[in-house]
Amino acid sequence: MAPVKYTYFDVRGIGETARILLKYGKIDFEDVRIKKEDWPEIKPTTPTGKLPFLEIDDQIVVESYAINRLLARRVGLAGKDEFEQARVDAVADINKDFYYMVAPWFYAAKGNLPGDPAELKVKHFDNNAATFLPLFVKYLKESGSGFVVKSGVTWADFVVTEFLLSLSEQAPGFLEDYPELQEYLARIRTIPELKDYYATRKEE
Ligand SMILES: N[C@@H](CCC(=O)N[C@@H](CS)C(=O)NCC(=O)O)C(=O)O
Repeated sequence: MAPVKYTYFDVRGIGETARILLKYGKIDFEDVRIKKEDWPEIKPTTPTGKLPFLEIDDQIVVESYAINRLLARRVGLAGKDEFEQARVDAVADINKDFYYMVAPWFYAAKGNLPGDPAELKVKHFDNNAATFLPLFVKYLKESGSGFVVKSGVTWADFVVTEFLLSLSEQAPGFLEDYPELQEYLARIRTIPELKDYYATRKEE
């Protein structure tokens, strides 16, 4: 069987959760990181013209959430029963909604889209942060485990904390009123299987 190969851009972005899952599960893989300047040539050769995609067991898997779910099932981080799995999926989908709501500001702040970041922040970020962040806090409190479901860490925690981290780069201090989320970001880095990875990975 061909070795496992994971292809995404050379950033964390929506592709980082799969890398974290592969590291967590000690699955050997080739971490293919496409440079932005090489993308136009590579794009037509990819399964959907988008990244990421995963080559595993001689199969190709596309779409970040499909990849995350497959890897999470393999490494035991999909939730312990069907109701935990439903909550994991729900939290990941809530995070995706949050991402789409703030995207016009987020990408302007990063310099990837036009527009005045300060103006767009008021319109797209401040109100949505006030709606979505308390939801994450609610799930953390309800589970009592320090993660969004009772049995412990799952792939949803990686999706949420990766995005909170990316937001904190564009809006430093936005978690000031959310100590539970600050602790959540610190906690994820203490998971024994991932401590080394978080300490040494490329942070961009
Ligand atoms: N729904 C897809 C979105 C994939 C996607 O839009 N990927 C972006 C990078 S984050 C991409 O490939 N952009 C390059 C392009 O569209 O040409 C997923 O979650 O995998």
